Amino acid sequence: MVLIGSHPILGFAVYFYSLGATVILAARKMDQLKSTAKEIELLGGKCDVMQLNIRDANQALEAVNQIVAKHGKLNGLVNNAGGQFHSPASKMTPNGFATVVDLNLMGTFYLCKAAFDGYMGEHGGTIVNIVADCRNGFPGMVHTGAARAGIINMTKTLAIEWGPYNGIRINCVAPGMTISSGMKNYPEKVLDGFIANGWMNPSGRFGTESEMAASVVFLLSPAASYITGVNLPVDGGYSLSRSDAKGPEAMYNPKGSLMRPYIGWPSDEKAAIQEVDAPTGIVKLFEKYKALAVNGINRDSKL
Ligand SMILES: CCC/C=C/C(=O)SCCNC(=O)CCNC(=O)[C@H](O)C(C)(C)COP(=O)([O-])OP(=O)([O-])OC[C@H]1O[C@@H](n2cnc3c(N)ncnc32)[C@H](O)[C@@H]1OP(=O)([O-])[O-]
Ligand SMILES: NC(=O)C1=CN([C@@H]2O[C@H](COP(=O)(O)OP(=O)(O)OC[C@H]3O[C@@H](n4cnc5c(N)ncnc54)[C@H](OP(=O)(O)O)[C@@H]3O)[C@@H](O)[C@H]2O)C=CC1
Repeated sequence: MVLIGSHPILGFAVYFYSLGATVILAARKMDQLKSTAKEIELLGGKCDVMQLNIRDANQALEAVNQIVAKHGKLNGLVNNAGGQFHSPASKMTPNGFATVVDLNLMGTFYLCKAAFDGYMGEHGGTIVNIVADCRNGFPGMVHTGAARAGIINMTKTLAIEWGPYNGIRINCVAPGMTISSGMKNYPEKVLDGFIANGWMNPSGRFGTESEMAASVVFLLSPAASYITGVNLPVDGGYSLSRSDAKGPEAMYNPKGSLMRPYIGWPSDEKAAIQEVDAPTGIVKLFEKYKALAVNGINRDSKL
């Protein structure tokens, strides 16, 4: 039984049900949740939906209590809901900063605490918190950089304090620039910047939703049973270096190739109709990655 805070990428759910999990999707907009649930069911998975605003601690506990009452347990939690807006700190209002901290840091704590109080404290469980690359400063995103760094440290503390409660494990995944629905939140100018820079990492490309989903499923699964308190960057190596104006391969191997993208679709045709829900420029990029994943790597086809 896995509670995913947010309307998740379909990829998550595909993996979870392949492991036999029932997935519960929770976010504010029921329409989106219901349509994702329908797709999951079409693929043969088991899924439930519930309305939840993670910025309300009482709602978080109520959600966990409802799940436990209905399904008898809650052994996994993915704190995927989150986000921010792009703004220089000099133009940000105190309330703008507080709102993003409230959503990401407070919201993640509320759900972790609710899962602990409502089930995991007594029975154990596994938590994955989605953060972002905040190893260095985060220009244009001071609020989310601070909030996500807070989540990473909170995760370390909870790993130590909660490990003795039936082996609760808690880790973070820090996605690099990923082709996803979240890109719809940004104005075109910011998106253009993402597209221009998103490939500047050792992989030479953006990440895919499947790549994020696979890392989350790994950390939730017994395959990661000796891993707790870590932050796993899933970013093609971006967080290691961000200073190469033309991307690392221009310096180290000018004839180098992209890392092959993992799209990770099930092979039957029904599942292969997945589309990415993102702005046009990003969808074009995704189409290219799909072709690369199927046909192999062609350096010249990079944007
Ligand atoms: C490298 C990047 C990689 C990461 C990618 C992703 O994460 S993809 C995932 C991306 N996905 C997401 O981000 C999804 C989730 N994101 C969201 O829901 C919103 O971005 C939210 C976090 C602001 C919450 O919204 P809400 O409805 O609760 O907020 P509200 O309307 O009540 O405003 C509260 C305060 O914030 C201020 N303010 C708000 N917007 C802007 C702006 N553009 N500009 C300036 N300021 C802005 C607003 O003025 C107000 O302050 P004031 O005027 O009172 O002093
Ligand atoms: N895409 C990228 O490049 C990167 C993404 N990330 C992070 O990964 C996570 C997933 O990203 P992505 O799928 O692209 O983002 P989306 O914006 O598509 O998804 C965010 C989800 O969070 C939910 N949500 C937002 N606020 C709340 C709230 N108060 N209560 C409950 N649910 C809420 C939204 O649903 P609803 O509005 O219905 O509530 C939505 O389903 C986010 O935390 C994002 O910041 C990190 C680094 C890079």
